[in-house]
Amino acid sequence: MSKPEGKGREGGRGGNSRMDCGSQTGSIPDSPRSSHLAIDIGGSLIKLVYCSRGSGESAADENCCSSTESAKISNGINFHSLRGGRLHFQTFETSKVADCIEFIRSKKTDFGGGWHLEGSKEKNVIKATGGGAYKFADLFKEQLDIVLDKQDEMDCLVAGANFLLKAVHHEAFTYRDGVKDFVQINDKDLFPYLLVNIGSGVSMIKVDGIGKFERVSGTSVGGGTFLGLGKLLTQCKSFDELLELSHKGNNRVVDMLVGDIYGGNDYNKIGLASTNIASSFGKAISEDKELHEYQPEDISRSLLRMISNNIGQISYLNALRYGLKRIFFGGFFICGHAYTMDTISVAVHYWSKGEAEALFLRHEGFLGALAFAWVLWLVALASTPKYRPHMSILI
Ligand SMILES: Nc1ncnc2c1ncn2[C@@H]1O[C@H](COP(=O)(O)OP(=O)(O)O)[C@@H](O)[C@H]1O
Ligand SMILES: CC(C)(COP(=O)(O)O)[C@@H](O)C(=O)NCCC(=O)O
Repeated sequence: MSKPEGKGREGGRGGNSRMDCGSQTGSIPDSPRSSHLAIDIGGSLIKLVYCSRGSGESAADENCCSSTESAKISNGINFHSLRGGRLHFQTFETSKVADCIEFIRSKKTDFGGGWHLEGSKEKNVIKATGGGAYKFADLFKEQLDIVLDKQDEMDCLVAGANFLLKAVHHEAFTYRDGVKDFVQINDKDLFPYLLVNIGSGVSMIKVDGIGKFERVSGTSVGGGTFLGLGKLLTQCKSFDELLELSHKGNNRVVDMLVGDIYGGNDYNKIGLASTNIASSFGKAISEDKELHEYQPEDISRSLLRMISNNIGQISYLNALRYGLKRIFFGGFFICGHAYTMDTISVAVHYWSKGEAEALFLRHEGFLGALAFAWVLWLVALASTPKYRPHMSILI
């Protein structure tokens, strides 16, 4: 599967700072009216989810996401009960929080009316998760007179994943050798599972039920590491640029293979083929080459593979630790990228000897923000009584 075309990149006031993962970024519609917003402010990206009222079936509504893929994503959710409203997704780089604030300011009158927090004196309150809900609380108050109603990040990740897996058709899929297979999860057979969120860093959470979970592990080698190291090593300026480079690269130029150590032979006794990577970036030890003598494409490819493989392996070890067969991967690092998903899948398959499998989520990067989706829907639907009967699916 190739990376979706980023038609959605042009939409919205936050367009300049938005991530360029076209599959996730929807443009901001002028119509229907927007209302009700939730925010997840992570180490790398700010994720906004907001709900607009209006017919989910109209052609105008279809245009609310300028990328085809985004439209499909929204439809996935729309399909389930929300015929009176629609969810929209928007991202900004966290380092450009000012753009996000400007965007919210530009929509503030549209968002009005649904922000009052029950039992609170404050008028403008939005649900917020991620570390930035703490870091930027004062900034939001000063600039927008908005109070961030802070919600725990792990609670939100799990709530978002459970919501998606229970309420959204065609949410989870396997990915092997370029083939995406949607898996319909039986509602009664969802738990337990391991949720691996690959954001700036990585959290691994054993989920036993609705609101029942434990963060069992994590690693600081995650999406931030890929982007940070990648920028340093290749001079790339953006995540998309780095991913693009990786398409054209050959990791074997940089990685030390088993065959490099064993004179072209396999190491059969411990099951290693000559083509297996023995040491990521290991070729750089012995070759008397400067950084600029390596192709950035090869470095990017090797880095992506190293990080994805490592996360796949640690995830499986944690699944093994708790006897979990299913591992769901989320977080914006994945970004629907074929090589990333393939590498993670292969790692899980390889280390589990085919016993466990990696599953990916279509709304991978929005788990935290989507924890509030049902709240957004309920608020939006409250003014649309004829849709109330559909709401039970969300609870
Ligand atoms: N446009 C982008 N800008 C920055 N990072 C991106 C972008 N698209 C994808 N990423 C990747 O996603 C990671 C952030 O994932 P995310 O789930 O949003 O985590 P966080 O909550 O820590 O921001 C980045 O570290 C990077 O690897
Ligand atoms: C601290 C975090 C929960 C923050 O979440 P993020 O913004 O990376 O999505 C995450 O970066 C993390 O789990 N890091 C790994 C820390 C560790 O377990 O060593």
